[in-house]
Order: sequence, then C-alpha cells, then structure tokens
Amino acid sequence: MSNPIVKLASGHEMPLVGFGLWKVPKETAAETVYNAIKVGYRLFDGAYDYQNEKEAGEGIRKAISDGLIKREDVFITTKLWNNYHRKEHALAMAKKQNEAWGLGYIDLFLIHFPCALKYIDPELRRYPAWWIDDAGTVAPDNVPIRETWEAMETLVDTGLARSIGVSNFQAQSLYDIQTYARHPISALQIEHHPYLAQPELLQMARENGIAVTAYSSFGPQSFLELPPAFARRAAGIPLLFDAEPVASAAAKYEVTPAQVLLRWATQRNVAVIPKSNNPSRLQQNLDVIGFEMTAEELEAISGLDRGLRFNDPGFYLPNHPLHIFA
Ligand SMILES: NC(=O)C1=CN([C@@H]2O[C@H](COP(=O)(O)OP(=O)(O)OC[C@H]3O[C@@H](n4cnc5c(N)ncnc54)[C@H](OP(=O)(O)O)[C@@H]3O)[C@@H](O)[C@H]2O)C=CC1
Ligand SMILES: O=C1CO[C@H](CO)[C@@H](O)[C@@H]1O
Repeated sequence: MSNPIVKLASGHEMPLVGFGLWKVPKETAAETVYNAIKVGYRLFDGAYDYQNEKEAGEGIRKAISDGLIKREDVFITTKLWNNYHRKEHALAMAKKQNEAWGLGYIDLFLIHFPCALKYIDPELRRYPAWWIDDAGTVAPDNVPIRETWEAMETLVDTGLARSIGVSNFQAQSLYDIQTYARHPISALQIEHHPYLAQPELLQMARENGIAVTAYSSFGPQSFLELPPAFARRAAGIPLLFDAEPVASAAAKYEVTPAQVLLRWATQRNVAVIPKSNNPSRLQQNLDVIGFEMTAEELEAISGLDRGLRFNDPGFYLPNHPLHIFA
C-alpha cells in the first residue's frame, strides 16, 4: 500500500506515516529500522535526545546497500536539543548529528522544544543526565528563538537540511518566527491525540502552510507507568484504546484501536510517527490508510478532547521543573 505524501512549504515531500525512534534501544535500533524499511516505512523520526541516530542511520545505510531503497526514498527527521540553541552550538550539533546518520543530509530538522538550556558538552554527559548541568539543575540560557531559527536557516543554506521546522511550539512563537523567517516553517510536531486535539493550533498551522505531525498518537499508553503528575491527570479516564468512539470504530472497520487513532489523524492530514519495538505492531501501524471513517465518526473521536497534555519535560524532571506549557 503506498504511503501518502504531505507537500511541505519548502517544496519537499514528507510521508504521512513514519516511524518514531524515541525509546528504541541503541542495541536494536539498526535492525528495527532495517525491518521497518522492509515492511514499507520511509520516514524515521529521530532526535539527538533519543541517542540512537548513529544506529538508525546504520539500519538505513544497510537497506540502501542491500538495494531495498535509495537515499532519496527515505525521509529523515531529526531535532536539535535544548542545550544547543546558541548559533555556534546548533551548527556544530547539526553537523555531528548529520554525520551520525551518515546519509549526506537531513530531510527535516526541527527545534525540539522552545526552551534554551545552558550548553553542556555532549562528550561529558551520559544519557539521561546529560541535560542537567554540573550544579544538578536544568539551567535556562538566554538564547532567543530567533538566534536558533537563524541557525536552522543556515542548515538549509549549506545543504545540511532540506526543510526546517519546530516541535512543541504554540501559535505565538510560530507567528513570531514568521515575522523574520527567510525559510518557511515547513513542519510543526506536537502532542496530538483525541485527549489533546488542539484544533485551533491545527487550524493556524493549516492556514499558514505548516504541516503538522502528531506524536504520542495513543495518548498515555499505560497510566500505570506514568510519572505521578501524569497519572493524576489521567485518573478516571479510560485509555484511548478503550474509549467508546475508538473501540466501536475499530470493531466496525475490523482494525485495532491503535489503527483507528492513527487513521483519525491521517484522515485529517496530520502525519503520524508511531514507534513499536514489536514487529507485528510495527507493521500494523503502517497499515492505517486503507479505511475511511465517516465525518461523524471522526468528530465523535475529536469529541473526546479534554486538553489533556501528557508530555511536558517538567513532568519528567520533578526536581528540575521545566514546564514549557505553563
Ligand atoms: N517532539 C517531541 O517532543 C516528541 C516526539 N515524539 C516522537 O513520536 C514518536 C511516537 O511517540 P510516543 O510518545 O513514543 O508514542 P507511540 O506512538 O510510540 O506509542 C507509545 C507506545 O505504544 C505502543 N504501541 C505502538 N504501536 C501499538 C499498537 N499498534 N497497539 C498497541 N500499542 C502500540 C508502543 O510500545 P511497543 O514498542 O511495545 O509496541 C509504544 O511504546 C516517538 O518515537 C518520537 O519519535 C514523542 C514524544 C515527544
Ligand atoms: O521527544 C521526546 C519525548 O518526550 C521527552 C520528554 O519530554 C523528551 O525528553 C524526548 O526528547
């Protein structure tokens, strides 16, 4: 089944369904990515923070050398981490990340979060503590978004990146960037699932030619594993897989609730990047364009919206609050 394409403002094309690399272990990333290519994935969503870019790149390079794909068939998204927002750091990190992938260029480079933290030498820190400074704190730095955006534009000018965009930004910052951008904001990656539908942000993006990619399409996957701040938000509401309009659509179309959640996004032209370390779920998540829900069904799922956000870095760092959506 062919994977539909989203046309980006840069003029390049991005697959509508891709594979997310967060929590894909370094040890298995090359094989997972290779297998994902074999079943048809053509977009990989990475980040410096995921610490597996080199291994993901290895999987892609093997698929190229085995003749499964050509470089231009695959779309790589990656992200600039918060400690590298200063222009010189952003350029150095992008170069390092691009070398780790080993594919010549990055298709889409995003600013991961709209917050700058003090520089930390990437050679001196080990994940996950590496974004915490010597004093044991998450230390903000005074770097305006404009400086970082202009560094991203340099990546396009020099051919390191084909398209650039942002993640976890809201409308105010998008409007602001647009006042000085030389290169368009091609994409916005956000938490997007029926419990956090963000319809106004989607509309703003649509009106401004910014493609939207959803992350965490299944919402909080298991409330039991959530840090306390998340668990409190989730108390008393069903997992999205069990929520009524999702479960009934799954039964009607003979697909899984996960496929319904992904289709709810793609049918509304929102790209998705689910991750799975399980081969059968990996395959199932790609097979999400072969059925069409009715407008009423899409609306019923959108009706689950409760403005419930589950991914704010502050929740992961209870001793070092960094609530960027406060
Ligand atoms: N820009 C940003 O700040 C962020 C970006 N992301 C990106 O988005 C990607 C996806 O987001 P993420 O939050 O990890 O959520 P996922 O969409 O990957 O879903 C979370 C969990 O659901 C399980 N799962 C996957 N497919 C199915 C299925 N068909 N049925 C049941 N369970 C399933 C997976 O476990 P299993 O492996 O066991 O199948 C996975 O760990 C990330 O990998 C990353 O690339 C994510 C968060 C923030
Ligand atoms: O993309 C990601 C998923 O969310 C995490 C917590 O906010 C981030 O650390 C990570 O980079």
